[in-house]
Amino acid sequence: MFCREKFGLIRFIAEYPAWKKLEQLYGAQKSKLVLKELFAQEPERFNKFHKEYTSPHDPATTFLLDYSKNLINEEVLQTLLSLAEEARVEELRDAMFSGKHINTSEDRAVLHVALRNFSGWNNVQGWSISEAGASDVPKVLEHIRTFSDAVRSGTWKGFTGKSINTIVNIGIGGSDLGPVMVTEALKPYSKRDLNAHFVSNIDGTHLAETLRLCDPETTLFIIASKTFTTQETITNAHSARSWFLEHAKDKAHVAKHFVALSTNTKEVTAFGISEENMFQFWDWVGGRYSLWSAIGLSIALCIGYENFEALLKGAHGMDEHFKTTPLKDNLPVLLAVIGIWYNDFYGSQTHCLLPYDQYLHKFADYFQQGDMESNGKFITKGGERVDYQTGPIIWGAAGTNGQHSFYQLVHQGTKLIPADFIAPATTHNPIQQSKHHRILLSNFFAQPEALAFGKTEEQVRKEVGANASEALVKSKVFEGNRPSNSIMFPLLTPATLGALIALYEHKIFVQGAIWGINSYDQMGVELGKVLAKNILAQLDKPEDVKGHDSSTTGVIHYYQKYRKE
Ligand SMILES: O=P(O)(O)OC[C@H]1O[C@@H](O)[C@@H](O)[C@@H](O)[C@@H]1O
Repeated sequence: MFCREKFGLIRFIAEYPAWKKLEQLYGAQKSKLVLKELFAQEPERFNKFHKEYTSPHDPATTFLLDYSKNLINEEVLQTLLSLAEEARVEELRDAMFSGKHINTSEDRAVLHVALRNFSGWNNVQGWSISEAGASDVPKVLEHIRTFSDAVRSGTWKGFTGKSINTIVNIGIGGSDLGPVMVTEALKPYSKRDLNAHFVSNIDGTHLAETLRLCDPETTLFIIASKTFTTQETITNAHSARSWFLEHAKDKAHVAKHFVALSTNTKEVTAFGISEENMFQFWDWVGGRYSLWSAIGLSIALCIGYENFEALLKGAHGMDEHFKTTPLKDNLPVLLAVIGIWYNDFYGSQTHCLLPYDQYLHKFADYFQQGDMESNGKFITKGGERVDYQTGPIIWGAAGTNGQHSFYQLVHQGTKLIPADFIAPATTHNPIQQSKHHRILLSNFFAQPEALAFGKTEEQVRKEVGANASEALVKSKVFEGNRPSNSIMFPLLTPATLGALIALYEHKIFVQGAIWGINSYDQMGVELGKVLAKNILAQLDKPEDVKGHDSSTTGVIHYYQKYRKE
């Protein structure tokens, strides 16, 4: 079993010399870390604090990371990088890549990187992986290829001999959010005559409204669940099967219309899906890191296997970058340590993801799970209660919509909200000779500038004239000094998206490693599940409602007044 102590790591973060130094730097330099002044002192600051990434495998997979609009100077950044070094991020990273059981509470390896390791399936960067199933990754990819080709080409037929024109992925959490986000992001690559729906919520409305759009003769249901025991997914799957059988009548037809993506062969076959219609993955693939596995079947169906593979290869390039690049040039590491600076020293509670690309409108939702389920933890791997902040609240929306809703608070609110602005230089939809895209990008460039440099009282006075009230003048001031990263790439392709997702995955890894927490379990989702199960059994009669506080009892009793079958 891997444990933090084995690596000689200290138990309390404040014992790291770099942490102590960062506290001092924050105290001594905070007032000097003013973006307007930093850029004035050093007009070429961009040159110092930006990087261009190019995939080691494909020169077309490239992006710019500009981190110059952060409240850092060289000394702060150097100390943040020393923190990563002292926390032995590189050793922990190598432990992950080599299949060590870094998910200590569940005693599991964390090997989503092995799912996209086109450089050698049993071997990630020279580390040999013996974990069960790792050598089967190509077999499952081949299964995904043949099946998605058959469905897309129309050779896979439904029970009346018609081809499939609709797929419904039934899954939740990691078995939903990745496929939803990626199929939305890569819509330009999708087969437009194949409708894709995603049902996640146990709320019957989700399934009912989706089934209204489906024809049982031409619909394929993909039951996506790592454990195949998740209440929402299994309930939705059973209801979908009942709906299907109302039309198809014969249970034998289920084989043509239901496939499963799971690690649990026993439960899948008990549901009535044969092993040949099951796409396998393994317990070393975390749910929120599983879109690269069989969970990505709906992605391959929508965009075709070749594009799915390009997505994986894009991620693999970023894995290599993360694995081999020195900390100071390592993009996930840079994003991670700068995030720690705000989270742990400035006291920022949140981090905002702002893609200026409609296709990425689910990006923030996806990383809400990716980041918050990974790093939303108050216990270290060693079992101590942390006395520092861990994972930030992740939120965001696609630009420019956010500008017309919550940006007011980002610009003039009382909270410091670090943000990542993300945009493609060119669009898949260059309507009006890319006029829309130029307007979109002008906003993508303007917002970080406005956040960083603001507008002074003096500037406001000049604009509003001498007769304006003091209150009006003050309300128009933008203090500025609000930090952001900008990420820009030529076009949103499968490979670029793969690289971007892996960038954030590894950022999350690095932050978790520094905070000393286990980023790969999710104990915090369990308590509610257990209580709900208990309450479900008490819902029929008021006299059954027992063992709760008066608030919970009162609300359940209110429900029972209106309850209907
Ligand atoms: O894929 P299954 O097993 O249905 O899990 C779906 C989701 O369940 C939740 O409770 C979380 O634990 C997620 O990490 C997971 O992705």
